Amino acid sequence: MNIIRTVRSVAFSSIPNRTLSTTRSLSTPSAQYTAFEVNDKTGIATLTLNRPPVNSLNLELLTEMRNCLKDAETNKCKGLIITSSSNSVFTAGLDLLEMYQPQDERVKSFWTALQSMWMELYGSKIPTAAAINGHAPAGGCLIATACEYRVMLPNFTIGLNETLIGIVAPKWFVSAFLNVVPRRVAEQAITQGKLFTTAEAHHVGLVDDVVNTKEEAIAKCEQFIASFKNVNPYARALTKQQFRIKELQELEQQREKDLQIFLGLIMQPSVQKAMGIYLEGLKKKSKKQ
Ligand SMILES: CCCCCCCCCCC/C=C/C(=O)SCCNC(=O)CCNC(=O)[C@H](O)C(C)(C)COP(=O)(O)OP(=O)(O)OC[C@H]1O[C@@H](n2cnc3c(N)ncnc32)[C@H](O)[C@@H]1OP(=O)(O)O
Repeated sequence: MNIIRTVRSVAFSSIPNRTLSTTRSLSTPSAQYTAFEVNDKTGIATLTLNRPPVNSLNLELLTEMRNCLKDAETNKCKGLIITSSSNSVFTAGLDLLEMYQPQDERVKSFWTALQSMWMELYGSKIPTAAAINGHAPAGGCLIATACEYRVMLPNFTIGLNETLIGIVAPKWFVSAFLNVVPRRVAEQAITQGKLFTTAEAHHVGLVDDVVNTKEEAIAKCEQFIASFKNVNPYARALTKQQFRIKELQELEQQREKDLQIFLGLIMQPSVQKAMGIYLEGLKKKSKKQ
């Protein structure tokens, strides 16, 4: 696998136009699981999730993601694309090992980091797009639906499958999903824990476009971001905020309560048991392959 390096605090306005290399990526010692590059010409940032084998979202990855999102906004990037370094998984969602038999302080930090990352992404002032180049269950779907645009490669799956694991998708997971699919479809799918195939997701509007390669997916995201080129960024950001402020304020005001509800649910013996069985199933399947 290519070693992907990470850029931090690169002011887009300070990046000179270069003809040979069009992306800038510098390394910082603290970034382990993400690559963050800014295209010099377009000003678009790409955040690549890079935590093999399945980009499961642990505390460190979530923290890095949030830092990259903040950097993209601070540096006035023209937009942000999220994708994965894997050929088959966008992200497998939350790292189940963070929630299974967890340590008290770590699991609190983990959930708090998820809340922060989501608020940063959902409330980002700049255009956001997901190039979904692999499976995107649960937390993967959460990231995709927090973006303004989604394009997906064929023959993968996406959805909120929490009920199949014996856990519950919190309200803010559901509200972002509801932004993109009709209520009836959402209720049925989320209660069933349905994972949509790419074709099904496109049919119900969970993804906007389907393309065959990662390169095409990135190009589609770039087109989406470029569609705002004649729009005042400040007016755009305020307009976007009007659509999203309710969910953001709700979570902001209820962060502690949301954390306590999360802890209360996952610490239930029956939930721990169900998670253990699910993890065991994943491991057995992985050994067979
Ligand atoms: C009233 C309101 C109350 C609200 C209270 C809140 C309650 C809690 C809410 C929690 C919300 C949860 C969100 C989530 O995101 S949970 C995670 C859901 N994810 C999944 O179900 C996906 C599971 N993974 C898969 O299906 C496959 O791995 C996948 C299709 C993604 C890829 O398949 P592939 O064949 O490529 O890879 P393997 O299955 O062989 O996996 C390789 C190894 O990775 C391990 N793995 C996979 N997924 C996870 C994961 N999510 N977390 C941790 N580990 C994972 C897998 O076990 C393999 O490990 P080994 O190599 O060690 O065997």
